[in-house]
Amino acid sequence: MRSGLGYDVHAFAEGRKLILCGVEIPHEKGLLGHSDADVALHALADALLGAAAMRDIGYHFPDNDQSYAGADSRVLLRRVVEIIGAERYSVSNVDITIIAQAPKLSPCIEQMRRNVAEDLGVDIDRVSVKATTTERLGFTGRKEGIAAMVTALIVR
Ligand SMILES: Nc1ccn([C@@H]2O[C@H](COP(=O)(O)O)[C@@H](O)[C@H]2O)c(=O)n1
Ligand SMILES: C[C@@]1(CO)OP(=O)(O)OP(=O)(O)OC[C@H]1O
Repeated sequence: MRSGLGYDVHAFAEGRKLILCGVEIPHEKGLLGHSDADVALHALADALLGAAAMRDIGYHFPDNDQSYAGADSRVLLRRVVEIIGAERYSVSNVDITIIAQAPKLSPCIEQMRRNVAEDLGVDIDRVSVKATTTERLGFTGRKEGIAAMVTALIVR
């Protein structure tokens, strides 16, 4: 059994969609990125790769590669599951924390869990998705962006 930790941040920008764990969330701004900027799935991908000691998301999907421009991060996550699967690792459980002052994410949490469970190929009870504000403190508190932190356990 091996554990991994992932962390990612993306800035808010006008004219972008807000996509978290594959759910498009109505909001006045979205997140900026080379891909769809799904900060939660990027942190999850890094946690899985970290657990397997197989580098990170930017190593496998470089942000100067045009083939990933606007990429659906669910496709990247599924690819990460294949990458660690090639080393005979499978996912035991994941715990995702999304750090956002706004919007309110609780109505979307169950759909996020369903998406992640489907992409990881695990039962939904192995997927936790949580949200927290930072009580208006720091860059997340000023609504400049969203951060995500993920722990993952993988088994061989
Ligand atoms: N973007 C967010 C942030 C938080 N929540 C939910 O609100 C609860 C209270 O937030 P605190 O920052 O005061 O811990 C939190 O436990 C979440 O359930 C949310 O839905 N969306
Ligand atoms: C996902 C990738 C690839 O499109 O780009 P971004 O969407 O910019 O995301 P980031 O978390 O900065 O890094 C990983 C990438 O290389």
